[in-house]
Amino acid sequence: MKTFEDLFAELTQKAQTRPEGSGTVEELDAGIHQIGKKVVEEAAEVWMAAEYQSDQETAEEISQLLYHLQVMMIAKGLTLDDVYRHL
Ligand SMILES: N=c1c2ncn([C@@H]3O[C@H](COP(=O)(O)OP(=O)(O)OP(=O)(O)O)[C@@H](O)[C@H]3O)c2ncn1[C@@H]1O[C@H](COP(=O)(O)O)[C@@H](O)[C@H]1O
Repeated sequence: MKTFEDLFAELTQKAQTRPEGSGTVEELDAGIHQIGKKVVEEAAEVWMAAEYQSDQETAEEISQLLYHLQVMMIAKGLTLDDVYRHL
């Protein structure tokens, strides 16, 4: 099973190698403003799923929010340690 750290390593590599068809590369190219909109959209979907949908659907929305947060971290050049030191 993929962990938060595994995904971050995978996305970091995608950003460096820029493979064809990568949604991550596309989202990074769209810029901070568009990534921010995805973060907010997914956060709202987490909230709605938690109130009105199943635990499984909520978990899926949370995974998507974590993905978009990682894309934002990479777009800003932030590392896992930059975030972890605030936990
Ligand atoms: N974990 C994710 C992941 N979670 C969410 N998403 C993206 O976030 C979107 C959220 O899905 P929704 O159904 O909420 O969105 P939607 O509104 O229907 O989608 P859009 O029309 O906004 O694209 C999806 O369309 C994906 O583009 C993800 N995209 C990629 N990954 C993983 O990231 C890695 C790299 O992916 P690529 O860069 O695409 O190779 C792979 O391991 C993927 O599994």
